[in-house]
Amino acid sequence: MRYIKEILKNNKLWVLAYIGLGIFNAFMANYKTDYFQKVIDGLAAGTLTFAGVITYGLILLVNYCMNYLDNYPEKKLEYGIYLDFKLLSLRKISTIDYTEYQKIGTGKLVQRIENGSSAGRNVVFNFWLRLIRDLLPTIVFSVYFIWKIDKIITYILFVGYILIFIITNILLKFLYKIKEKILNSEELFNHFLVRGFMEMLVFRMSKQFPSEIKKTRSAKEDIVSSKVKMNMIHEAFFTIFALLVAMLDIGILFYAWKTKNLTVGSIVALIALIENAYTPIAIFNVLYVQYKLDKASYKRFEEFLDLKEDNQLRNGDAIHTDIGEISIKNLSFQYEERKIIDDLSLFIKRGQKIAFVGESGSGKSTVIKILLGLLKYNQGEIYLGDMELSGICLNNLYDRVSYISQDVPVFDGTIKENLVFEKNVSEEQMLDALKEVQLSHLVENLAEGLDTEIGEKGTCLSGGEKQRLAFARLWFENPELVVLDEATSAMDNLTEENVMKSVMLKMKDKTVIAIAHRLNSIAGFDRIILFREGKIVGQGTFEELLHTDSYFKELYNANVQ
Ligand SMILES: Nc1ncnc2c1ncn2[C@@H]1O[C@H](COP(=O)(O)OP(=O)(O)OP(=O)(O)O)[C@@H](O)[C@H]1O
Repeated sequence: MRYIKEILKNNKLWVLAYIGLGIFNAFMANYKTDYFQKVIDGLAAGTLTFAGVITYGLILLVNYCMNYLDNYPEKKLEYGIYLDFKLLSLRKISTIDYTEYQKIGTGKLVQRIENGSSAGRNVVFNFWLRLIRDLLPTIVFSVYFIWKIDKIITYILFVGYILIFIITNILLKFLYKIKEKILNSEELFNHFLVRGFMEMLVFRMSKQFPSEIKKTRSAKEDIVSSKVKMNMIHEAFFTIFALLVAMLDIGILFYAWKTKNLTVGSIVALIALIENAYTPIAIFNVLYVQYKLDKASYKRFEEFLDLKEDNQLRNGDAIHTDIGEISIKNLSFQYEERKIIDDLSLFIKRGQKIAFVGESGSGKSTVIKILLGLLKYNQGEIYLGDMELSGICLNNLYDRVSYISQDVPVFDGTIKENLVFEKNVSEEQMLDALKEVQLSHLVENLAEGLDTEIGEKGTCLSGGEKQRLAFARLWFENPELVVLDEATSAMDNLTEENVMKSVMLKMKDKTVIAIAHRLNSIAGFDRIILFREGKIVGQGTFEELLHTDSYFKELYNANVQ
């Protein structure tokens, strides 16, 4: 409920206006019907005056005008609340704990956010706000006006209410089960859909698309049949209510005929007021059922919003030292039961160029992620300058670190955005930076130049071009530590050599840590650290290791073959 409260608080004024207008309109709707009774009875008795007709006209005018005005806060809140929930999810991703983030599947998450945002909107807007501003006032005012006309009919009305609640609760039990099934099937459906879109080549080349489509179709069948079932149960509510109201209408006619107690105006008003009294109950029941079902979707969304945060992002000490000097002492790390880093110690001097080398899965990226504060360690110590990493505010750290990741290091945006994000930089400077990473030709040949969109995951660029674009960012940052996680893996040898030469010159005073599988690219580094099964098993310069370390020689020979 904390997120709902937050969204309501952010829209406080519109919420109050919407509730106020709703209560006023509910009163006017019933007052209009009550006044209509007086007009008809006045007409029958010959006592109707000109002023009475004009007053009735004015009541109608105010009623319709206010109903029209009601649309403004209604739509503002309806659309706004839905999108506010979606915004919450982006805010969540910006602060989520990295290990939690690793567990999230994009397809399922997108569906969960979609379902959760519309469910959250329904809970707030379609249920609570409608109940407070619309249904409850309409029921209260119509019951009041019915009570004024005839008390016995009011008692019968209440018996009807109880009957409806009993029926609703029986039907709800069926609906819960169906809704749970729909949510699971929808998440599954989206999971297949998104992985098909994102990994098109994997599925095409392995000829798995027919089986993927079959599984997606089966999820679709489940969703459709469950949704149809749910809709039929929902519609049954309205049919039951319509029958009940019809029975009451007949009852009133029968009662009026038998007792001769009611005037024509009263009969007309009663029939309209009963409609007013029951329609909100009918709507309430449907909304209540929907509310309960929406809460199930919303709960899943809230589970995502409640995932662990990385509190270190905003909290911790501000950095007062150069972080280029790094000291790791007896560091261990494990994923659940599995030890990945085992009692690792390492000292890096400021300005040194260090390469992490070792077989796949030996823990190189894990150490990098720990150094960047993404993964949290609880054994050992890491000092950046004289500050312990676990006490540092990470947003402060990220001002001093440049990181090029192993996965696609670019995002869906223009070349310019990928280069400088939102910084104000002249075109000339950007072109110069692109030249340094051998990318000038790319921009020169594009009609839109720096404003060219590179597509999701940079699909319009080659693997090596994406990496070079990420490298060019370094020309607009002023880091004390540069971390490169297999950042040149997709480049050809010659391009890699030239780009690394440029980068090393630019970063000559900075500490650089690079993970590399292609050993030639790090031949000029100050020190190479050899990783095996989460431990450091050797270190030295390229030449030293080549002559003294059999594991390094093995890696090197495999490289040059
Ligand atoms: N989220 C995770 N949950 C569990 N285990 C993980 C997770 N991420 C990585 N691992 C495991 O941790 C080990 C070390 O992975 P890491 O990415 O550090 O290796 P690496 O040396 O960088 O490998 P590569 O050179 O292939 O990138 C691997 O065995 C990997 O399976």
